Amino acid sequence: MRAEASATDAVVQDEGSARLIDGAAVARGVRARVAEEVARLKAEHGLTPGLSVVLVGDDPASAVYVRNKEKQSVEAGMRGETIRMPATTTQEELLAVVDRLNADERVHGILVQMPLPKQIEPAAVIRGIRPDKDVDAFHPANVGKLLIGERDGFAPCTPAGVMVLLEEAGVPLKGAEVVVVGRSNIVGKPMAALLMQPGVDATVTVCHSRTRDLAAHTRRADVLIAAIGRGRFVTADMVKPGAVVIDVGMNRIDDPTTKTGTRLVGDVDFDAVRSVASAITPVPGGVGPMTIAMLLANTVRAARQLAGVADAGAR
Ligand SMILES: NC(=O)C1=CN([C@@H]2O[C@H](COP(=O)(O)OP(=O)(O)OC[C@H]3O[C@@H](n4cnc5c(N)ncnc54)[C@H](OP(=O)(O)O)[C@@H]3O)[C@@H](O)[C@H]2O)C=CC1
Ligand SMILES: Nc1nc(=O)c2c([nH]1)NC[C@@H]1CN(c3ccc(C(=O)N[C@@H](CCC(=O)O)C(=O)O)cc3)C=[N+]21
Ligand SMILES: [Mg+2]
Repeated sequence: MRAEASATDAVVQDEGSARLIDGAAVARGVRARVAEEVARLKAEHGLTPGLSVVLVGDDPASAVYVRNKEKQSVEAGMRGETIRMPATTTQEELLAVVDRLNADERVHGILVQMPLPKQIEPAAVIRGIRPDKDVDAFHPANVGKLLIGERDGFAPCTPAGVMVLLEEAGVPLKGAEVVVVGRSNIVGKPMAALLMQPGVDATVTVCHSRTRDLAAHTRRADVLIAAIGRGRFVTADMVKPGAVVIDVGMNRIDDPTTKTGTRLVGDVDFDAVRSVASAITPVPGGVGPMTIAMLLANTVRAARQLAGVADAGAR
């Protein structure tokens, strides 16, 4: 599904500093397209896409994300539900809930919010989700399809959202040097897979905590993608002048000047890097909103595929 916003909507130019890539605006466009498609599926096929999110425990950050997912799925006309389970839930109990959702015809997308309490093995839960309802695209079947270029699987929401942002911002990727910092299964690795796929054709370097002389790599990047999990880790000296910087990081830090006493920062030192880069995503309002928009888009596709309905784009 393509986003609604045009390249000019996606970027905001400011004097003497990088363009802002407005993820919140691009995400609104994607959600508008999702809502149109949901309306079509309801009207023409009596099909209401449904997303079920399972939240185990009471991590406050997870609670915020999960609330946004439910709210935005309902706003797009979908059936959205959140199943809340106590922190003491056993793996067996969680797998039983996943099995019930696997079998429920009204449920097209299943997401089990990470992280899980320590008595539960995340890999076991991910394998328990039907691959054709795995809208997170964490199941090995979807990971494998992504790597071998089979298009009927799902692309993981965060890296897929980054790809849409790069496209909307008009960032050239063919032959470009792209450096991804981070090699997690949910961000860094699938990000690299999407960027190197034929047709996109970026030259991808993946860095991690054992990388020798990280800055030597990041300074070569035309496009730098930070998915590290350390607040303001990427400093101005690590960025090539004119580079495009995508900040996946979401780190809550203490800030006594705010009402809540905390503040969200990315993995990039935004204020300093902004004067070196040509374009940059903010946190919040960058990659985060795209993740949820892509989740909704994946859920609509899951509903279509499970019901055997053709893509409107294919007509
Ligand atoms: N916006 C969104 O929608 C989402 C945002 N996030 C955010 O993105 C960030 C990354 O998430 P995630 O991938 O799950 O995190 P992980 O902790 O799973 O992975 C972090 C990666 O960064 C690497 N790393 C850590 N320290 C350094 C260092 N000093 N130098 C170089 N590399 C380093 C690690 O290397 P190694 O493998 O060697 O340990 C690892 O590969 C977090 O801030 C998270 O909150 C995550 C998911 C969605
Ligand atoms: N199974 C699973 N799938 C996930 O996709 C998943 C997960 N578990 N666990 C946690 C991470 C993180 N994540 C985010 C989603 C939206 C925002 C988001 O909307 N951020 C807003 C701000 C939110 C705020 O203000 O706190 C923004 O950046 O503008 C952030 C982070 C999905 N994750
Ligand atoms: Mg993680």
